[in-house]
Amino acid sequence: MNFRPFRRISQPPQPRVTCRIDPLMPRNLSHQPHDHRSKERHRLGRRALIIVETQYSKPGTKIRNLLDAWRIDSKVEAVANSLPSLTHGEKGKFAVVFFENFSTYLNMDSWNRQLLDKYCQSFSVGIVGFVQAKDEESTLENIEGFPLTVEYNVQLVDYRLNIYSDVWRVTKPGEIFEGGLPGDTWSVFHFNDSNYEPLAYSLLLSTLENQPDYDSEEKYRVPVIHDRGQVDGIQRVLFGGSLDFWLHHVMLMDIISYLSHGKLSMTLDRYIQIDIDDIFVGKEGTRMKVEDVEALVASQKRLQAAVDGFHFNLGFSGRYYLHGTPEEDAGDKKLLEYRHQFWWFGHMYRHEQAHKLDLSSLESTMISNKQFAQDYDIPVTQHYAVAPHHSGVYPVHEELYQGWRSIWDIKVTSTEEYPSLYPFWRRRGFIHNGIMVLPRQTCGLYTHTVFVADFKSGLQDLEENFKGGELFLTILYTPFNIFMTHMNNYGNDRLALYTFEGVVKFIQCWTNLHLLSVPPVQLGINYFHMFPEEKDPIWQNPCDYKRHIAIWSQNKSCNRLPRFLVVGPQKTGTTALYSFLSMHPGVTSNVNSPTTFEEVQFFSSNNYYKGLDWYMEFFPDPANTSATMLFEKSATYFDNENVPQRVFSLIPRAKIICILIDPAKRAYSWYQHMRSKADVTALNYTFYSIITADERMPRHVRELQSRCLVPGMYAQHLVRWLDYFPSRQVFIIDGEQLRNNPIHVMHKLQQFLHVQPYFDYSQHLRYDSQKGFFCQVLTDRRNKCLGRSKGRTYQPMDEVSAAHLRHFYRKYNINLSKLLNRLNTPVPDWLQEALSDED
Ligand SMILES: Nc1ncnc2c1ncn2[C@@H]1O[C@H](COP(=O)(O)OS(=O)(=O)O)[C@@H](OP(=O)(O)O)[C@H]1O
Repeated sequence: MNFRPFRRISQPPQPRVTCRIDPLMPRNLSHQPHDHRSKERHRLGRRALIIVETQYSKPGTKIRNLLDAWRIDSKVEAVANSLPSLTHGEKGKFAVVFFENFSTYLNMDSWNRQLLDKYCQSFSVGIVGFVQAKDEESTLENIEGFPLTVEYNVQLVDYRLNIYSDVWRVTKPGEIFEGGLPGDTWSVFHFNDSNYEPLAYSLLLSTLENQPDYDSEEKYRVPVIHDRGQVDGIQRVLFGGSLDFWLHHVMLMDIISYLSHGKLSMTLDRYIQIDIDDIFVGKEGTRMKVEDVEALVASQKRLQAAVDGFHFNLGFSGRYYLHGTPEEDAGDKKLLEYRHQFWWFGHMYRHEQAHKLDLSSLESTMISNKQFAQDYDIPVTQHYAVAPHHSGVYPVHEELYQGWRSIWDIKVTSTEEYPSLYPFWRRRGFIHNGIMVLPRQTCGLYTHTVFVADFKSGLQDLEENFKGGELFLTILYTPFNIFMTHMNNYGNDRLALYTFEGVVKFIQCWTNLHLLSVPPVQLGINYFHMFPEEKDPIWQNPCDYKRHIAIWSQNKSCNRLPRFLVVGPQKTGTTALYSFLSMHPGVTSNVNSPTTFEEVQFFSSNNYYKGLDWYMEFFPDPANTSATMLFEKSATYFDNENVPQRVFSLIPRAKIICILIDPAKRAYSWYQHMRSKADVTALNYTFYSIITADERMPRHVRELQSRCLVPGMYAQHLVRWLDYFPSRQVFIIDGEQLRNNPIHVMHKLQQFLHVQPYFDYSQHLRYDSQKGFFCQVLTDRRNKCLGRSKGRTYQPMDEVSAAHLRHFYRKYNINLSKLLNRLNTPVPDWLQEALSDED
């Protein structure tokens, strides 16, 4: 057996974190975090502007990543371009502006510089700049236009914060970072003006080496400075060092909060949950013994002093209870003796991967585990579960969710895989089938990290992980932390206890973060209260990620997804196009839905919450059909705000087809459609009264008005599609041409789709004089036309309504013609006519 029981020579390591209180700090000075919200009303968006040298440069990417982690939207603009528009009506779009290289700001052309400065002054928006190193040897340089001198290329030691600054919120000043600072290319600032306030002080390494007189003031340098805006009304913070230094991340969080008047502040609460996934699963030699269990209980007590309400959360696979050496079995029994001290959750009885099991096998393993819990009186009361290997949680294996609900009444779970494992700061939550799925984090420990020596290059790396390293930054960035650990991390060298006690102490030394734990269901409720926009999942194609295929059901195929979509809008001839496409031997549509017939309406309705399996059931497995190209048409997709993003996430290479007719005609056809469906409002109100309804009209009339008119604002919907899909994947059909010359349209469409074999529609479509439309040729004399609901007969639109709509749609039509020109798409005759009309 491959284990090393004698590897541990001494006792497990104890974390050696002690706060180094700055001796220069006056006693009794308050550490209270500052609240940056201001009484003044600043009309600013929750967004940041990052000006970079190139789209790929690293400092800008780092800034964007950390904003991403804090869910702050950012716009990245390369220097060469002009500034993006900064305002939206009365509102400033950006609450803070970053320059990854401050000299970019200094060298901006005067027009852009004035524009930006004016924006910052009027909206009281601050600037953060990073002063980059110079290639030359150490130099001094005056900053043009500022009473400020920069000294480049200095080496610094020891770093302390200005305890008097109002900027600190997360950062707890009064601690010293001792020793050399990362990187040897720091810049420091010299000034003699009360407008500038140092945010940090460091010592010059060179002067220290020459004269070891620590107290002399000349040795202090200022690597981060706050320009308080007294000169030109713009507050700026300049960093002389990069984000390679972990403390700059903490400081930056506060600086963003301060400069944005609290608009971009983040809560100080950090929830901590530590799951021990496999408390009974581990090879002999790696399992917990009695003294490890005692250490776990003692550590939990210490952690509870720092983390309100903390409990280790123990997952169990009952089958593996008492599967170690006699000493380790005694450890298992000890754990159960202490069972009421911990939280517990069911894993899987045999630690099976959920995605490999059907519902009945899943239920049976869950029942066995539940029986085990009952036999040993384990208090499993948290409605929380984790799937072994994250399998079946995301991508979703529906049977896992069903089993969890029916057997365990699970309400919350967690995974690292949504939307993907990396980058860790972009992991998010969602709710599916009544179960809240929360993002999970790794702490750097895995099943194989049993001994200190197994962790990278040993104790120092382990320590770095929490002393400003990845684990520390994870907690800094993430308000809700659910950490995955394993039983092996608590036996032998007990690396998990070392790591978590270490990080908690370190956080206490350097930050004002409030660490706390709440039971998992409450955690889920709090999570979606803070991030309600995450409740809706965004489904992706499991085959786009190797890790996802591996934990998705083996008998599912990603090929059961459409290669192109006809997205609408409604009443433009989408059914005719659907029927023409269905005639093509190389193309297969979805099967009919019992409720919405040929339209699946997955991306635009609550069907989306039914999940991917539900959607794929509408399509044949391509292995069982000769047609290669699957497609779907749902006319409700075109103008729905959520749909382009949802479609792009799932089928980013899909082609998108839409049909446009005169929007006024479309609106009228839609009104007639609603009347024929016996819509009470459409029956009781004339077309004119609906399209002209103002706020004095009843709500249901206004709602019908919006459903009638909004889809016809074509350009704004198209732009949303083009935000996600490249224009080469989008095909726009002139609906009048489809109606009058479908053979030509189908020829062009086949070329666009590259569909095989070529289908000669001139042999299969012909004009039916009775129907007044083109129909499918069945025999020499018989045609198959669309039903009575397509190509209805109704009174022509009255002239007053037509005039009103001509006026109403004019600006939208102008935008459409500009967009079509930009896309190199011919402008349809009806659009040319509409625009040639005098208004
Ligand atoms: N070949 C053929 N046969 C029948 N109808 C045709 C055809 N080509 C285009 N049209 C026009 O399509 C209009 C219905 O559009 P949709 O199919 O998109 O409507 S729906 O949104 O699916 O309800 C329908 O609108 P109405 O005339 O108002 O019924 C037709 O004008």
